[in-house]
Amino acid sequence: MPLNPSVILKAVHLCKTYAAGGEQFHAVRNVSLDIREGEFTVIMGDSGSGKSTLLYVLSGMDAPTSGEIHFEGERIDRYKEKKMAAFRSRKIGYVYQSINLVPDLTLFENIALPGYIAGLGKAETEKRAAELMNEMEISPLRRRLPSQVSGGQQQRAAIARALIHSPSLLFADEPTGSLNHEHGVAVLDILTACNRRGQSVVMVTHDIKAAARADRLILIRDGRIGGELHFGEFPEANAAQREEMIFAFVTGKE
Ligand SMILES: Nc1ncnc2c1ncn2[C@@H]1O[C@H](COP(=O)(O)OP(=O)(O)OP(=O)(O)O)[C@@H](O)[C@H]1O
Repeated sequence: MPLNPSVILKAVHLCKTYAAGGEQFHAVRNVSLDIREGEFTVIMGDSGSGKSTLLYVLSGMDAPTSGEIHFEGERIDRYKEKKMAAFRSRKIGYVYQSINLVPDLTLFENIALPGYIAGLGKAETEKRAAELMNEMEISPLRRRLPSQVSGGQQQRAAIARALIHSPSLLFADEPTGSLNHEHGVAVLDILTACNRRGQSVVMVTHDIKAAARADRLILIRDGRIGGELHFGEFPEANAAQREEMIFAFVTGKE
């Protein structure tokens, strides 16, 4: 399929149906969307509306039930498991809602691991891991296990892990959900900096202030796209006005 060159990820009529307890549940229903290079997209919606499922499917972590996913013009939803794993390890970064660091590895080892998997080599992986720990201000914690650091420090390590192979597309599922205000702002600053360096970011959030940093907001309702806001259409809006706009859009209240 010919693509507009600025589209990095294209989803066409995506559906994801779970089978649980003898019943089917349609978590993602006929979602079509484009993610453009260098764009910061946020996904909002009620709890259970299908945001995490959509992120899993878009990122290749889980297979859609039907529909197509194209990455840089190549159809990836038909990849076999091994090819998909190799694709993800090179192109995609993923910050999990539940952080998901490996409990028996130090922070440094957790961050370095995907670098080795992506084939960066030992010297490059260790250099990148040290740089990222420095950027995330967790260098003194390099030998600690995840259980020996705070939630905010774990989350920053999880972001460093997602960035080690310099993915062109970073997914983050409620990366500030479990953090206090200060740590949450620090994590958002890091994601914003990644985006300014050219990485495309797709972030699920419930936080209006976090959403106000994006270029574009996609609202998910019952597994479908319920609407979109493009902040580029409101260049004069300051942060407070954006937040008001998002509140009105998400809640349907003026
Ligand atoms: N493995 C699964 N098997 C069956 N149903 C599932 C499974 N995973 C998710 N669901 C259901 O799919 C729906 C969407 O879940 P999902 O986690 O994508 O929602 P969400 O919008 O990310 O929610 P939250 O904001 O609470 O994290 C929910 O009703 C959930 O119960």
